[in-house]
Amino acid sequence: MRLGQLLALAGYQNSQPELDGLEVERVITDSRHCQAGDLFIGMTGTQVDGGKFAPQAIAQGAIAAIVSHAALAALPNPEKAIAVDDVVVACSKIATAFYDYPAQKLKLVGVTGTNGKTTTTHLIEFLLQTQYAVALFGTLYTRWAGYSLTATHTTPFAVDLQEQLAQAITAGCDVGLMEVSSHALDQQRVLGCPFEAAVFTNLTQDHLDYHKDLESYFQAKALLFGDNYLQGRAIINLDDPFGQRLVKMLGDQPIWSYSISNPQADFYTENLTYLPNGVTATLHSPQGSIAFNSPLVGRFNVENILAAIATALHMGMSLSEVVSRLPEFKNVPGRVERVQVSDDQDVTVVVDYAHTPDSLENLLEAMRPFTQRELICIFGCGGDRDRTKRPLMGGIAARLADRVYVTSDNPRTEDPQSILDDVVVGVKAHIGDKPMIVEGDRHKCIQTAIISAQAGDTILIAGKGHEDYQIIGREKIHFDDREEAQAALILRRSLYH
Ligand SMILES: CC(=O)N[C@H]1[C@@H](OP(=O)(O)OP(=O)(O)OC[C@H]2O[C@@H](n3ccc(=O)[nH]c3=O)[C@H](O)[C@@H]2O)O[C@H](CO)[C@@H](O)[C@@H]1O[C@H](C)C(=O)N[C@@H](C)C(=O)N[C@H](CCC(=O)O)C(=O)O
Ligand SMILES: Nc1ncnc2c1ncn2[C@@H]1O[C@H](COP(=O)(O)OP(=O)(O)OP(=O)(O)O)[C@@H](O)[C@H]1O
Ligand SMILES: N[C@H](CCC[C@H](N)C(=O)O)C(=O)O
Ligand SMILES: [Mg+2]
Repeated sequence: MRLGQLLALAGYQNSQPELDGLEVERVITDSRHCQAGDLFIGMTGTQVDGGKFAPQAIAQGAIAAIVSHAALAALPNPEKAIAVDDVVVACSKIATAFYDYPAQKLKLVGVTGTNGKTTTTHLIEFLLQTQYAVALFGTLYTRWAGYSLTATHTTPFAVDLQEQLAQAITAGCDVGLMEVSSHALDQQRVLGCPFEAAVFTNLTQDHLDYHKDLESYFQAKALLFGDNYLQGRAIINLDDPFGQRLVKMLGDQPIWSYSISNPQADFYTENLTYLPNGVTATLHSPQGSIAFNSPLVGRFNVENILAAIATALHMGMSLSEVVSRLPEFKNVPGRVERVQVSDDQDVTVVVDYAHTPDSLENLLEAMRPFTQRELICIFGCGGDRDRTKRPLMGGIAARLADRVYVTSDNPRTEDPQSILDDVVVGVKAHIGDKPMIVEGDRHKCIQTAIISAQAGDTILIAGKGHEDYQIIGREKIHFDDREEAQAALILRRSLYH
């Protein structure tokens, strides 16, 4: 597409019309990867105004650079640089036009909330698959039938997102199902995406490094339910105080609410029974009442199931069809994933992605009734992320587990010991005379915990779930809790049998 046409479609006037005839081969936001034919967009970031890299991009072959007014003013030679008012918004608008408005050709479903996005989107994907060709965008991957790309972010950046949506259409998909993070909403990554349904799972503390306070975090999440995005139905967790607030904010817009037990919700359960290997309940819904069962464990997964059922019904599926499929959905990688190396294994090992105070609390509570002896918790907190959640998670582990192992979880550029120290403050405040073991080497920590456990113990390894890496400094090394647990279980077997 020619630059002039692209800018006009995106709603911008070209201050350098002599460039209008140039062909745009690609839209790109990182000057370091620029090549001939690229249109470079210098994004204003948290560290730097990317517009300052316009000369580098042009030198590498970019046909032009879209930059902020401030960046333009600072450029020694502004040739081929075009300034716009809000470069982040421009990026989404240009990407949307470049890929020919792909989001408008799909039925889009967005899921937001602090916890449960990945689990809920996987459930929805599974339920919709009998009727639709679904493209899933989330923490684990972008995928559809015959295609899977490991994700770097929960919600792709605007240019990647628009490109992937276009690819999904070419592959024949008719539904786009997306985890929409608060970062993505704040950074306008999903601008140009009209959502047919939007789900709100919950809001609890996380990401305060970025959003500063819970109110701003909520306002970012709430954007998904505003006119810019939601064109259809909001599906909202009525058990969550922020969910209740959102229901009030939306007034008489189409809403389906869900709740574990509140009969005022559109979807709620009765006779809910938690079993070691799943849940059973009666579901009440606008389409009638029906018994259901699922192999997913814990109260929080009942919430995810209710959100997924409501979404599937909104998308035109029947209640009986949805409920008949639920037992087939076994689990999501790295979410309450059991590690079992032999039939006679005498301890239960669970790997989970709980990395927030709320999710760790829910998970420990869900594990307790099915723990024969001690409940052992191994966890840490990520570096370069919300520091205030560290002592909170420490306190929760101390209160709800019988034995706490504090270890490292992606220290990134922080000093690993200082992260451990932050967690330990919270553990110490609540641990009483229960044991606490601090071992920064996650490999050693998992091995020690599994070897020294007693028959009947449940060992919960939280925080990294599906991650197959550990980020230390700026380096990413291979590390997988499931592999570590397996190796330790095999060692345990060889020692004790
Ligand atoms: C807070 C955040 O989202 N930051 C993202 C943002 O970084 P930034 O704003 O600091 O970027 P910057 O370093 O100031 O650079 C500004 C621009 O200049 C460009 N640049 C920079 C250097 C250069 O030589 N040339 C150049 O062109 C960069 O590509 C960038 O577009 O833009 C970068 C690339 O454009 C992202 O890699 C980076 O994601 C960071 C790594 C990140 O970890 N984000 C996480 C927190 C995130 O987005 N998480 C959410 C939610 C997770 C969840 O709970 O599910 C997600 O959606 O994944
Ligand atoms: N509805 C829920 N409410 C609270 N906790 C949940 C819920 N669903 C899952 N969890 C817990 O949170 C962890 C993360 O779940 P999941 O990956 O589905 O959330 P997410 O919102 O996608 O997280 P992320 O923001 O990191 O992408 C799970 O491993 C589980 O312990
Ligand atoms: N989406 C979350 C994932 C956190 C996972 C945890 N293992 C960590 O590194 O803190 C984040 O980037 O904040
Ligand atoms: Mg996720």
